[in-house]
Amino acid sequence: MNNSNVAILGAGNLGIAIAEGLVSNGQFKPENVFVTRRNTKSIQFLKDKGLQVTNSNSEAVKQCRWIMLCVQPAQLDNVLNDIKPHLNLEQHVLLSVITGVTIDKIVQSVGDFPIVRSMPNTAIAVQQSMTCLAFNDRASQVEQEIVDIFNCLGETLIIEEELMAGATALCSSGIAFNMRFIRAATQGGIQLGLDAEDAQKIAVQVSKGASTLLAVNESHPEQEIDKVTTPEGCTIAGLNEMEHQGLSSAVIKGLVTSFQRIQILKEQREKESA
Ligand SMILES: NC(=O)C1=CN([C@@H]2O[C@H](COP(=O)(O)OP(=O)(O)OC[C@H]3O[C@@H](n4cnc5c(N)ncnc54)[C@H](OP(=O)(O)O)[C@@H]3O)[C@@H](O)[C@H]2O)C=CC1
Ligand SMILES: O=C(O)[C@@H]1CCC=N1
Repeated sequence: MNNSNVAILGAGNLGIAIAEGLVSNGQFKPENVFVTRRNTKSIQFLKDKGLQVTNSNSEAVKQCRWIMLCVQPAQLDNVLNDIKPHLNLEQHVLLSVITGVTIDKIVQSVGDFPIVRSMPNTAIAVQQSMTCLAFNDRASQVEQEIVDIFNCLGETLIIEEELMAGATALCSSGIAFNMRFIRAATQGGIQLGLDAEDAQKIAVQVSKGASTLLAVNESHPEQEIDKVTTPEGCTIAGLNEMEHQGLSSAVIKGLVTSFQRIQILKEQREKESA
């Protein structure tokens, strides 16, 4: 076992994004990153980049200190059963990205290990994730190490575990919500005469610019909006029409629905496993 090794159990959409993020910023050497899934053919490209690819969760766990659980919620019990006999307290720290699965639930399955709930998003592949973190008591000794890892992959925020469902909707699903806004803006731009490629280029840079203004100026969105809305001008006309059509309301309702869905799925799974 090497203290620098990390295992990503379940290299699907998010697991691959995490693996790519860890390697491409130089934080982990490719050979220190172990990725697993049952169908390893589809992650052959990671092997070509020098990562360790295997379909054996237990083999990966034996080699690694950091164990990232990246399977879908319904697949978690199988993975925990696979790895439980190979876990030991001196060696392993578990990090779960799994939606709606509490630290307590993982402790019930494998015992009282250092466990971190982490909620990143797919922008982790390009070191632009927002990652929300919650730690159990045993994981408090490794808190700084974990924060350092995720800080290299974007921004981090430590939150109460109870807030994880809200954070999932805002931070992880949020990538998809933002993408849909960019796509809609692109389609609008095309209707106004720009070609598709130019329209998307503009929409992407505008989103980046808006985010950067808020991050750099630490300002409120309405302060920045006031600077754009010339009296009687085109911006306020467009903005008010978007609000008449329910823009803010649609976003808030979407986030609440996403949050409620997390609760529903969690309750269903708990009923099934009771
Ligand atoms: N996608 C996202 O943006 C985010 C996802 N999450 C959470 O991350 C988790 C993964 O999501 P996502 O990446 O989208 O899901 P995917 O289905 O894309 O990835 C899950 C992967 O796990 C693999 N897998 C399933 N069973 C096993 C097993 N027994 N051993 C090893 N690997 C296995 C699957 O591959 P195979 O079938 O080949 O084994 C699959 O590639 C979920 O719990 C989700 O809630 C959290 C935040 C953001
Ligand atoms: O949609 C989902 O359930 C997962 C969790 C957050 C992002 N994707």
